Amino acid sequence: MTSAGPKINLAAVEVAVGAILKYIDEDSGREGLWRTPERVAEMYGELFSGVGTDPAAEIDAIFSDDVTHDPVLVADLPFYSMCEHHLLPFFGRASLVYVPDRHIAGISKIARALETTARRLQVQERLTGQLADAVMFRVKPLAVACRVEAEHLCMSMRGIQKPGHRVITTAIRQGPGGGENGATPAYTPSDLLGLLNNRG
Ligand SMILES: Nc1nc2c(ncn2[C@@H]2O[C@H](COP(=O)(O)OP(=O)(O)OP(=O)(O)O)[C@@H](O)[C@H]2O)c(=O)[nH]1
Ligand SMILES: [Zn+2]
Repeated sequence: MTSAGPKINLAAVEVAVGAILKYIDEDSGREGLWRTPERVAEMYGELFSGVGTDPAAEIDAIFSDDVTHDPVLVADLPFYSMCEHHLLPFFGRASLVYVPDRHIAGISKIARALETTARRLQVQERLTGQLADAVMFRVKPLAVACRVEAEHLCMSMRGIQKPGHRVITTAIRQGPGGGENGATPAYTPSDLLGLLNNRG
């Protein structure tokens, strides 16, 4: 397991939040706001703890397995991320399915990779691709597919104001033909997408 500490200058963030408060509140000196810059900086340290961290590095428990060539599905992992356009959350669930070649991943490590890629300024498409890439790079499966379903608060509480909407993104990656040991992939990309769409 790797742990990510804050990679951002929290003291500078605190000063900047203090400045924003002065511009957005007519009584920014009131007691309720005294520690708000400090709280927000601390919160950003948590929300952006994945900055500068490679999601693939989180997948650090990989087990040899020559037998399993059937899909492994990790379904409905909850996540919270931050839209890089509006600094508002988008949140939902991510599911990932992969077809092992010679290795299987520690299941929790896939959730850790998701956490790392979510805890930064993001767009949903990139988050989806980064999770699939992390598994492809570290586990070297025959194929991997990822599905992310999320609501974006920038589309719910402002702007077009469509609360309850769902944005669904997918990413599919295939290993080099046949996999390391020459096994023929028995599952097509559309099979994997079918598993993701019909999970549970
Ligand atoms: N593709 C993609 N777009 C996103 C994501 N998060 C937010 N956006 C979009 O980024 C776009 C930014 O558009 P702009 O016109 O620059 O910003 P805006 O005027 O605030 O746009 P509105 O949200 O339409 O009011 C919007 O269409 C958002 O919905 C994401 O994860 N992926
Ligand atoms: Zn947004």
